[in-house]
Amino acid sequence: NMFKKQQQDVFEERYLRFISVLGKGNFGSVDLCRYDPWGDNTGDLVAVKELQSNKQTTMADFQREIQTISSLHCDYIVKYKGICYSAGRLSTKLVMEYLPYGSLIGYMEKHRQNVCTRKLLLFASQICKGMEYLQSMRYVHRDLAARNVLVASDTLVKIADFGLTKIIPVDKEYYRVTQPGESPIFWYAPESISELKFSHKSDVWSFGIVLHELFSYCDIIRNPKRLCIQKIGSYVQSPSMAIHLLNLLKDNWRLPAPPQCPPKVHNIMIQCWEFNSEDRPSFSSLQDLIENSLLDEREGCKG
Ligand SMILES: CCS(=O)(=O)N1CC(CC#N)(n2cc(-c3nc(Nc4ccc(C(=O)OC(C)(C)C)cc4)nc4[nH]ccc34)cn2)C1
Repeated sequence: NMFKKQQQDVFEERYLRFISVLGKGNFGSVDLCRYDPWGDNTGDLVAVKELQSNKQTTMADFQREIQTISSLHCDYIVKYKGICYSAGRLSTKLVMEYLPYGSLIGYMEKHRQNVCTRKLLLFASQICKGMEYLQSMRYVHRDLAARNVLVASDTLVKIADFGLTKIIPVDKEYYRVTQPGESPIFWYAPESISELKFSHKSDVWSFGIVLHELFSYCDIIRNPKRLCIQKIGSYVQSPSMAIHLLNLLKDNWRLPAPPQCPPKVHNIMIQCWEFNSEDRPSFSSLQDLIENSLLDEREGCKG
């Protein structure tokens, strides 16, 4: 409606004051800025994503990413604030809410001591709710991983980074990409590795990997990529790495349960990692499975 349109703010580049770099990726980077029109440091802190390379494809992809995030309104998805047309550079900048606690990985490293099982399950259920909402909008995220989950507070996490997100066509159940690109294959479902097919059920597979990351406290030595490469052998080079991983998955190898992971939670991961996509749970039934595991966790949280 009209009011909603008004929310679509345009930020003037001259008032956007760079503070520091929050994150970097292949084509983009996210900066911490203060939007300070009064020039007295009373303006808001915002997270600003901008393109590094102004290649045609990435520009079109970035416009699609802005279109995607601006259409999402959910407590468990990082909020869109507006755009900034940078006069000098051709490109547009994406302005989002700044989440002070940073990435889930950094948060786990710092606060591991006072994150108990109940809190891990709380974070898991919030990510699941965000994915349920994304599915209701016919979006597939395609890059669900702990590195793309941000922490808003000690009790709230949000899904971020919709750079690879695609809309599933109305007449189909999946989205097929043309070129593999920088594929994070260790978070990919088998059908995504072998046929570049992406669906809500391939996002469910990735959710299972995020569950493994959560219950490994995002520990670098238990990182999915590291565990898979340990299994396959570090001498294997990238293109055939996918084939090796696919054959392992066909032989029913899966990531080992993280240390001290409750059996019920490991069981949820295993269900997300069913080889056939239709055998995997939906995000709504995952919600119930997680709630059910929460009931088992009597022990209170310190943090
Ligand atoms: C894909 C390439 S990418 O370049 O586009 N890119 C990387 C990406 C991965 C994801 N998601 N990313 C998003 C943010 C981000 N960070 C934040 N807050 C913080 C707050 C504190 C800290 C922090 O302490 O960091 C140090 C380095 C440890 C000091 C970091 C981030 N608020 C945000 N709001 C919207 C986005 C966003 C950062 N990296 C998306």
